[in-house]
Amino acid sequence: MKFLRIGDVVISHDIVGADSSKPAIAFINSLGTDRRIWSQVVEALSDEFTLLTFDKRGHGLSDLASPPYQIETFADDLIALIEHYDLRDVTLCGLSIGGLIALSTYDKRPDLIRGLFFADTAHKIGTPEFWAARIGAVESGGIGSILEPIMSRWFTGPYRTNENADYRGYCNMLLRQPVEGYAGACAAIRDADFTDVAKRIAAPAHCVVGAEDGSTPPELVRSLADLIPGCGFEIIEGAAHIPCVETPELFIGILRRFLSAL
Ligand SMILES: O=C(O)CCC(=O)CC(=O)O
Repeated sequence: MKFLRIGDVVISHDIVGADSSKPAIAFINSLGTDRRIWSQVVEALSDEFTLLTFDKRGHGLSDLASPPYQIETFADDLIALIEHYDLRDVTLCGLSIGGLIALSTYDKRPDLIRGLFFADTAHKIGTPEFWAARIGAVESGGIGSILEPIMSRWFTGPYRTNENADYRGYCNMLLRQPVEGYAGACAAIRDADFTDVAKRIAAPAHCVVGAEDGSTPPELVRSLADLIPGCGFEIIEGAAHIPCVETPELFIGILRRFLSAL
């Protein structure tokens, strides 16, 4: 576990398998999660790749800083981490809001990027009304008030049982998320539209989505893939919004295939 001060904000992160001869991948989290969602992916890939994970400001062990945020600010944090570790030709793997951050990072610094792997995300997610309702719900009722509906979008029914210790752990992850950081990231998603950036991508790109994703459904993710020249698209059966947790083998298999073709 590592911490980097970027300006006056401390960002929690980790770099695993660091070796300049190995290709680098930076993983970018979804809303209300921290970098531990990548643990199975990192374990599988650390012999072959240099792997950067980090907690967005307002999430995990990173500083809250001053929400509401902008996607561009999260991208600046990621660029600072990439530069700090002198990573080159990085593949960005962004989940949901992490995909918006990947698009912004590419827009700012295409020279740093080798490939873009988008999971359960889009160029534009939700409507201003949707995000206003979500922000209002957490500000008035706390994170616990949205736990059940969110979990039903993150994970499939068979995964969401009290007997599944992993499921309970991910409920705890969301419940421990600070409201201010969560609402601040909702505002960033509300204000984001990366349609034009997606159309201009010149790097290899691939989109995946869980078949049962209720947050960014397959047809929405497909619309992102359709915007990006030459972008691949695959649906992961047996997963919802967070396939890197629920179906890690399938997720890792697709990511590996994408990386090996770069
Ligand atoms: O997961 C994200 O980063 C944003 C999309 C969303 O609405 C996820 C959720 O339902 O919590």
